[in-house]
Amino acid sequence: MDLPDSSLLLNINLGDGPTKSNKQSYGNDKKKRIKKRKFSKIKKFIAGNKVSRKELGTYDEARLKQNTETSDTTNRKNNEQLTSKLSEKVISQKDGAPATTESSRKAQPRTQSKHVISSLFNKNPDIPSINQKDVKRNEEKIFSKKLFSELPLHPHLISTLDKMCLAEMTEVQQQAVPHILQGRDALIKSQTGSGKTLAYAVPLVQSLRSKARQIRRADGVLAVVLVPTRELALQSLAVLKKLVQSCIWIVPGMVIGGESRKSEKARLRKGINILVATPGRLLEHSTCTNSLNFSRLEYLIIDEADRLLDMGFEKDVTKLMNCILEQRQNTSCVGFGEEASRSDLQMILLSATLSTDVKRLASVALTDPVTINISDTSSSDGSNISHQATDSCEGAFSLPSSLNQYYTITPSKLRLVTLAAFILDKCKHSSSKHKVIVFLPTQEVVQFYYMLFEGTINTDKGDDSSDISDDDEASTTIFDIFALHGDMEQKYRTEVFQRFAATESGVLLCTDVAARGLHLPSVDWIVQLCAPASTEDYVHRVGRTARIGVIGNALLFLLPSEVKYLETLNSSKISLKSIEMNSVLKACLAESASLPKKSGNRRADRQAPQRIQEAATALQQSMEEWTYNGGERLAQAKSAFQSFVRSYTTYPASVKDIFHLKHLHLGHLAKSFCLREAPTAMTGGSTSKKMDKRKRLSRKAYHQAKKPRHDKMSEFASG
Ligand SMILES: Nc1ncnc2c1ncn2[C@@H]1O[C@H](COP(=O)(O)OP(=O)(O)OP(=O)(O)O)[C@@H](O)[C@H]1O
Repeated sequence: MDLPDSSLLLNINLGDGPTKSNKQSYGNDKKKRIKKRKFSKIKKFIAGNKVSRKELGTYDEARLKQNTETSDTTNRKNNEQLTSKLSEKVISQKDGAPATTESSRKAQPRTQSKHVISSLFNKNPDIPSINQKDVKRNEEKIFSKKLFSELPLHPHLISTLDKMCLAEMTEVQQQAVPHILQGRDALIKSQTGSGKTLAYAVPLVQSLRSKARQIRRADGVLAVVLVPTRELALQSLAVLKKLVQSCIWIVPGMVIGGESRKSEKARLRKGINILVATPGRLLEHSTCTNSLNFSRLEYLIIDEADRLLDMGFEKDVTKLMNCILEQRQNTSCVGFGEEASRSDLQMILLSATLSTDVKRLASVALTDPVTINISDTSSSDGSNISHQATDSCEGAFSLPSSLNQYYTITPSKLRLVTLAAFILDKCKHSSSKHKVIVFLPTQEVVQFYYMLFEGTINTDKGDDSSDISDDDEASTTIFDIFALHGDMEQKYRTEVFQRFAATESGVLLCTDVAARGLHLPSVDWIVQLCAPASTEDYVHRVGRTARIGVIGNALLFLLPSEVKYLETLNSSKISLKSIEMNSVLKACLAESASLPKKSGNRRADRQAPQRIQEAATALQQSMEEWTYNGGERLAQAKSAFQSFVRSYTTYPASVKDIFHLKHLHLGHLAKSFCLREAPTAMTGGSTSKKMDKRKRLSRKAYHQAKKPRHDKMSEFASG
């Protein structure tokens, strides 16, 4: 595993250290010595040297004794926790878990100590109290009360819109379509799910169908729609295909990463008039495919413009734009009776979050543009474009008023089981149907959680099943779970996207590859297991629900050390309400009650856990057993853990103080990956090799070479 720099390692907070008030009572030397001894054990632990449970036990008992001598309330609370920890050792024994008491541990061979199951509910950091500011959120109107039929559109196009059940325009459509029909460049910002696709697609199709001479395939590419992800390309193409139903001579098509270049070339040779593309693949074709040229290009639409001008895409987009402008200048091409010139190219930039980069591009690339910002009361002309963009693009964001936003503070150890409980609650034990998208930080985490949930919480083995850890073949699934990330083969990506869009209920585990632009009908919950890198990303992730006025919910998981992130959101006029972790964990009770009971089996025979903590512990244990009972599973869990830690180092500087590796307790974090200890301690050999290699590199060179960027981690790779 790639380790963080050693200074960080030494600072890693194990989370169960004394609380602030407790610290004050640790005034005397004896207490300091105990504390020092604890941290030296922690250092040893992280460095891969196992600290014996006996030693840790001694520390707990000593601390309990210390606390008994003091009388303040915090210490009383700590005493309760410690007492409960000692008693829980006995509970876990009763439950048939590997023995954890001192005497039994002594009797165990050394290898078995690896399988000690630590308590989920002890030694967690305190959950801080939070004073959320009451912020007035930016609100945008969705519908405009104006009809498409009031616009100068061809009657056939209006009847096509009717067939799509689209009669009333949304606010952004009502404001944007007339300007685009007049040929104006436009910079468009409106909240997620407000109908921006049709805001450019309707005037585009209308303009193309009303050409003096009917368009032919041989005319080649007249419009390019650039989007950041393959799924968004599929979705945008589907909308365009519906719109051209009444003018079938206009041919829309697509080039995206992951598809066969050869067949894309063949399609381009045949002729595509509206080309939807991801930047990387389009750039490739622009240099290698002779039949693709932009000499007749009239419309360039950049959807999710801020994402496309991000560091990850900036180069490709800039090269593409240069290529387009060059080809148009070099060819004195006749396009529908007029000579092509720069001013013929109508450009439209759209997003729910417009950044300063977009503003910069708009100021150099757009000619006399109109700025449409729905959160402002009115639209304005291009004369004050930079002023407008500054006011509205930085700071506050608009989110749908039908969106309910929540957070839950969950310690590392409990994060996985809380997520599992949430999914069980929504997809298994609820009488109503729910569709949930869970954003996870890396591809490896998506992959591991997908397999884990499929093998545990989504497995119904009937009454014959006594052990959920084996015998996967005999199981049936209870609800739909899907995984989507950038490292999947394109055919599976497309299949998952289409199946999840069509399903009535289920869960999609994904990376940020699904965060932008996708309209997945009926999604009513967005869960973020980790905070996103930026507020813009937050807005887009939660924007996958509560679309076009429908009610939706979003839940953000935060660690106790990350609560300051709520202030960051507050400063962008985003305010979240709290959901208690225990209220989510309650679903574990329903789950344990539903487990099959079978005579003669130790696990099934035991009484269904009544208390939430016991039920959650049972669920966690079942997931750990599953992980430890399969060849590849443990390796995948470790890989997910490692990728998570790496991704945690990639938060941008603006939030680095909140999401800093030094706040992560690796041992506790391991629980979120069903690991009974952090992989650093398990893979001492390879770790030390890596450390040696690191020593050979200067610290700066190491970071440059090894540290993945957050935008790369969110793998928006277009191919
Ligand atoms: N005038 C309308 N009336 C009813 N539904 C509409 C209308 N316009 C668009 N929609 C529907 O609203 C949904 C969201 O539209 P769209 O995907 O274009 O939103 P968006 O603003 O591009 O969102 P994002 O910022 O997330 O990309 C789509 O299913 C679309 O069919």
